[in-house]
Amino acid sequence: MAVYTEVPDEDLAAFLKAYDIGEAVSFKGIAEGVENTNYLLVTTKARFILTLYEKRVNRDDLPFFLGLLEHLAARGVTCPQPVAARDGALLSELCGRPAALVTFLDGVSVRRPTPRQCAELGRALADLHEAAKGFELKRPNALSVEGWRRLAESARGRSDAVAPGLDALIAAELAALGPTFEGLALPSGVIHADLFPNNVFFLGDRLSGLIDFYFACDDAFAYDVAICLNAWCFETTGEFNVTKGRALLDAYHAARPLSEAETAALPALARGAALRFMLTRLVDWLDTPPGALVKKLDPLEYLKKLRFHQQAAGLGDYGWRP
Ligand SMILES: Nc1ncnc2c1ncn2[C@@H]1O[C@H](COP(=O)(O)OP(=O)(O)O)[C@@H](O)[C@H]1O
Ligand SMILES: N[C@@H](CCOP(=O)(O)O)C(=O)O
Repeated sequence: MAVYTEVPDEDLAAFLKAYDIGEAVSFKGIAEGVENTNYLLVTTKARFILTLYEKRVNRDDLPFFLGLLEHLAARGVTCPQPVAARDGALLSELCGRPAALVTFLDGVSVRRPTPRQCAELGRALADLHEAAKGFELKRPNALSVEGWRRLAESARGRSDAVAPGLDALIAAELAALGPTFEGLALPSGVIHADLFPNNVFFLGDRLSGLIDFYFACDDAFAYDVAICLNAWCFETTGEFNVTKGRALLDAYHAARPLSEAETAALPALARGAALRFMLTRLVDWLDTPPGALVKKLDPLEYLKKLRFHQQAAGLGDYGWRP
């Protein structure tokens, strides 16, 4: 459930007066999603997504996110396009929240991606990295090592209740991975940073669009690849699927060749990416009050992935060679 803010009819009507998008035909809250409130708005002209940005999105970051969508769409990436109000503004306010309208994308997200779909994703990720080049705004990754340390601190003393020994494991991972990440100098630019299957639409096996750019930031391209390996190539039983991994990496590498340094760093990047998502899920798990209208994501799913990466001796364990 992600409708944190109910929008009364009269507020919607006043909001829509600023736009030239036709008359509202229907307006429904969207249950999926975690961070923001989303509504599907159908008007006499088209379908739109109305997003009200909730507390975890920093208002100062919104020009980066909305500008990035415009930049990418202008370069052929199928992603939502911000809709300007009559006065040209992309960002407005509704029910006391920053709010924006974006175009609706066709397609459905998949729960269990096939190798073919992993390959589509790999190519789309490389295209996204290339298309974002030249985007002039910057946004440091708030969920890199410093962010992990803050999350670990907030969970310290409480995480053993989720899995015995988790506090010590997190401390050891931060000690092992922190300096490695801080010492990496890999090709960087704008990354999506949350391109999970729920944020990618398909029509059959063909990728039809990418959404949810609200973690996008400047970081290493290969880190984005590692995030996707974790999100797309593990089975629900916890095993890494080398066929899916190979499909994703081959397709990415064909469109944007990974350098030797990026390839060598992939296992450590995947381990760091597993730690990052385990930590955000863990803190949400611990801090979300019982009965809150939001789906809590399992931190232990990412603990399993982290353990796989801890034991991997090298790229061979991922079944891939450039
Ligand atoms: N541009 C779009 N076109 C079609 N559906 C969208 C679009 N943006 C969001 N959605 C729908 O809304 C849901 C939640 O959006 P998302 O951006 O993932 O929210 P959150 O940032 O809160 O996690 C998606 O799973 C999808 O069903
Ligand atoms: N992908 C993250 C959670 C973020 O949710 P989203 O709906 O904004 O993609 C995770 O799986 O931990």
